[in-house]
Formats: sequence, C-alpha cells, structure tokens
Amino acid sequence: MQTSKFKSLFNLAAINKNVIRTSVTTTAAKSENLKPWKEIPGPSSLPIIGQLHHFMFGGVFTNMEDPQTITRLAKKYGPIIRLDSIFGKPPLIFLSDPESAAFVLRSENWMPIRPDLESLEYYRKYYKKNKGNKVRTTGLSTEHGELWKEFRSTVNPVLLQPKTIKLYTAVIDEVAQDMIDRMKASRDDNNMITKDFYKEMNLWALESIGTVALGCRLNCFDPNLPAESPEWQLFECIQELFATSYEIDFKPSLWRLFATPKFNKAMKLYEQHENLLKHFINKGKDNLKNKSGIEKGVLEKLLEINEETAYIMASDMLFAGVDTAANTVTATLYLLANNPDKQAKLREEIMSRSERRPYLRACIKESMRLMPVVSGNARKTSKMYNILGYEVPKGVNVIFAHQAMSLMENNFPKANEFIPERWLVKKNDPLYYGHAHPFVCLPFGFGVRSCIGRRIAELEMDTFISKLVENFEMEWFGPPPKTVHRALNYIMGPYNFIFKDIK
Ligand code: HEM
Repeated sequence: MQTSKFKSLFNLAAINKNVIRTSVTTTAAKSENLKPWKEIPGPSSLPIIGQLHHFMFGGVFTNMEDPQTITRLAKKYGPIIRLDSIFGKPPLIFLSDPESAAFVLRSENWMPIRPDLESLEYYRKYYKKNKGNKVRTTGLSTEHGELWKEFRSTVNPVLLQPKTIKLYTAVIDEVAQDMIDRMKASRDDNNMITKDFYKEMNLWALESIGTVALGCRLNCFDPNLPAESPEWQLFECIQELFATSYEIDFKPSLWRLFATPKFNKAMKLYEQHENLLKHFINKGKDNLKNKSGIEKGVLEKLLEINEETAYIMASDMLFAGVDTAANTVTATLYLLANNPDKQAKLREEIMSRSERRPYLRACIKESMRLMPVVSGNARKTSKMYNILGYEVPKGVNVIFAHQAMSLMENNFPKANEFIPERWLVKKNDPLYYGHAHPFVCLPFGFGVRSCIGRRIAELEMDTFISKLVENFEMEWFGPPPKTVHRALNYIMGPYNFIFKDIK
C-alpha cells in the first residue's frame, strides 16, 4: 500500500484555468476532502448516452484523429479531464500535470497495467483458447499482473543486454544500406521518391526488426517479390491489423457486446499474423543451423527458453516495433529537411566518423519530443487516487498527455521549435532539457513496463538516419505533412521530400 505524500512545488502556468494545487496524490487520502470522480472537468454527460454525443458531428471528439485534441481539451478543461465509460470501455482520464503523472506512474510501477490492444488481448486469451489451444502467457503487450511480470523477467535479459543487441550492428547496417540503394533507384528527375514513402519506411522498419525477431532477412525490398509471397503478406497483414485494431479498440465499438464484422476481421488478421510468424521463425531456426560465431542472438536465446516464448516475443516485436520506428524516422527526416542548419551540423558529426554521436541522439530525442509517435503513456489504476483534489477510483484508465505537455512553453521554452541543442547544453542555459519536469517527455514509457525494444529501436534509427544524412541532402517543400492520431501518431504525408545526392 502506498502511503507517501507528495506536495506540489511548482506552478502550473500553461493551462487557462487557475488550478490551486494543494496536494497531488495519495491513495491513503481522506476521501471526505476530495471532490468525487464525476466532478472532474470534461465534456458534458447526458442520461443514458453519457458523453457519446461528443463523438458525433460537431462534438469535441468528432475529429479524434486530430493530434491536437488533448491540447485543446487541456486548454478548455485544465490538467485533469474525465471521459466516461462508453460501450463497455472503462472510463478515462487525461492528465497533463507532470507531477501527478509522476506519482501515478511511480505508484503503479510494481505490476503496471497498461490499457492497450484489447482485441489482441481477446484473441490471445480467449479466441485461441476457444479453438482448443492452450494459452498460458500471452505476451508483453497483452498480459498483466504476475504472468506479465514472470514473462518480462524472462525476456528482459535477452532483449536488454547491450552485448546481444550489438550483434545486430552489421545486419541492421546492411538493411539500412539496402534501403538507401532502393531509395536512390526510385527517385524521379526532381529527386523525389516515386514509391509510397509511408510504405517504404514501414518496409525498412519491418526488414530491420525481422532480423532480430525472426533471425532472418525477410528480403522485403526485393522488387520481384510476388504479392502472394509470405513476406509481402506479412507486411500487408501488419498494416491492415493496425487499421482494424484502431477501429475496434480506440473508437467506440460494440464488439465487447457481440462479434461485429470488424471484430471478425481482426480475429482473422491476428490468426494470419500468427501463422506467418510461425513460418518465418521456422526459417530463422534453419538459419541457426548454419550459424557461425559463438555469441547467441535474440531468437536463439528465446528458443532456448522455449518455442512459445520465441513466437510470443516475435509477435510483440512486430506489433510494437514497425510503425513506431517508421514514424519516428519520418518525423526526424522531416525536421532535418526543414532545418538545413541542424542537418549540416549532424552531417559534420557523422562524417567525422567519431564513434560517439551526441548530436544524432539529440536530433532523435528532439524529434520524439516535437513529433512523438506515442502521444501519451497509459496505466489502469490499481487503487484509488487523489489527483489534483479529485477522487479517482480503481480501474480507471489514465492517459499521461506527454505530447501536449512537451509542447507547453512552461515545460520546454521555444516548445514548437526543433532545437536538438537543448539536449546537450549545460544547466545554466535556459534551453537545458533538465529544466523540464522529468515526466513531461517519456517517449519510451516509464519504469518496469517501459519499451523493451528501446535499444533495438535506437540502433535501427541511429544507423538508418546516419546513412540517410551521409548519402542525401534532404529538402522539404510546402506545408508540413498531415499527422493523424490513431493508436499512434501517423505521419500521412504528402511527403514533399527531395533527396539530393551528397557531392
Ligand atoms: C521509436 C521506436 C519506439 C518507441 C517510441 C516505442 C515506445 C514504446 C512505449 C511508449 C511503450 C509503452 C511503455 C510503457 O507503458 O511504459 C512501449 C512498449 C513496448 N515496446 Fe516499444 N517503442 C519503440 C520501438 C520498439 C521496438 C523496435 C520494439 C521491438 C522490440 C518494441 C517493443 C515494445 C514492447 C514489446 C513493449 C511492451 C513492453 C511491456 O509491456 O512490458 N518497441 N514502446
């Protein structure tokens, strides 16, 4: 039981509301001093339909895909916003107060529950079981409690060891070089990529994570790959899965009450994904027979635990590691193309061939602050909280609005500008990132449940972005690309990049 009390020590200036904060949070709070959950500000609620009308024409959630929705709501309602239960989905709270976020995230750090991909959880826990499959642990993305903890403790030593990740340096470099060659070959006379840029970045990310999760090159870049090949099917299946899961997991949907056509489609796609992964893991196992070198890679180590662990982890890596890396690279390229001075500075660092590349790291961090692929982390409360004077009950999904907080001037000065230097300058510089509360910007999540693929993602992105900057002078024309918020923030284009060869 959490008993400690935190006092709020700093001002909240960014929000239009005057919120006088006395205490932040405590689970042992005296509830008589707290305002009830229903009084938390938020869109109005009607009898029976609750807040549903706000999702309809003209409502604040009509355009849920607008990444600025939470910023707008925070301006209107303040740092804590309530959304009631709709169609069986648990109620939701958006928090844009970093100290409260810190308290909840820390308090939930023993066995955190992250509300996420509910339809995938259903597929893994119930749909498979109904078909006669034994299901013990379903994976990091979908498991909670003791089973999650046990599984995470088993796979942490495999995925978080720098020595193991380093083994992939050469093959990740090979994938990046192949993608550069593919991009060079697909430019028109104006040095613009003629292929679908969104797909291209996703192909790069799938090919990269495939080397780790499946222990083999998928060869997705092969221009002669037939549409019915397992490689292409896997790529298409992942894209479709994300679109379908968004429709039923993140938008109001009745699938929790009965099997809707979209729900049935999602189950079919999850099944197809599983079968394709098993095919590729078998290919990876064959590769292991001809392996040279004694150091064991991720697939080999996971297979040593058992085959189910290798499959579950591969599935999670492909779910969590493709769109995330692809969108982060696209965002970084856009920001570099739009800021030629920063791009030139980065090129200088890369061309120096120094092993340390602090400016590259700073550019990626800054891109994840300004245009994050994950707009907010989330936890389901395992107990009652006092947040900013309100009683927040157990079982509520709390979304920490990191994207909104990261773009507030009181957290990061010149918040809307791309300034990688803020991650490198000293304390006495007003731009120094450390002046912001550490829970404002958490692109890889927090604590024991933070991103297990972080090291792999960093290796992939560092390698690919370095090669891009080394090979191309990147320019951008026209307005910024459109970004839509689904489960993640997706950069949808138009992709007005120009990739000129470096002379
Ligand atoms: C730029 C790339 C990426 C970003 C920004 C990112 C971000 C995140 C975030 C925010 C979480 C939730 C953490 C939390 O709840 O505290 C997460 C979880 C996770 N990520 Fe990543 N991720 C990236 C790439 C990857 C890659 C390449 C993999 C593949 C290995 C991966 C695998 C996972 C898995 C399996 C989880 C669930 C962990 C758990 O619940 O125990 N991610 N990621």
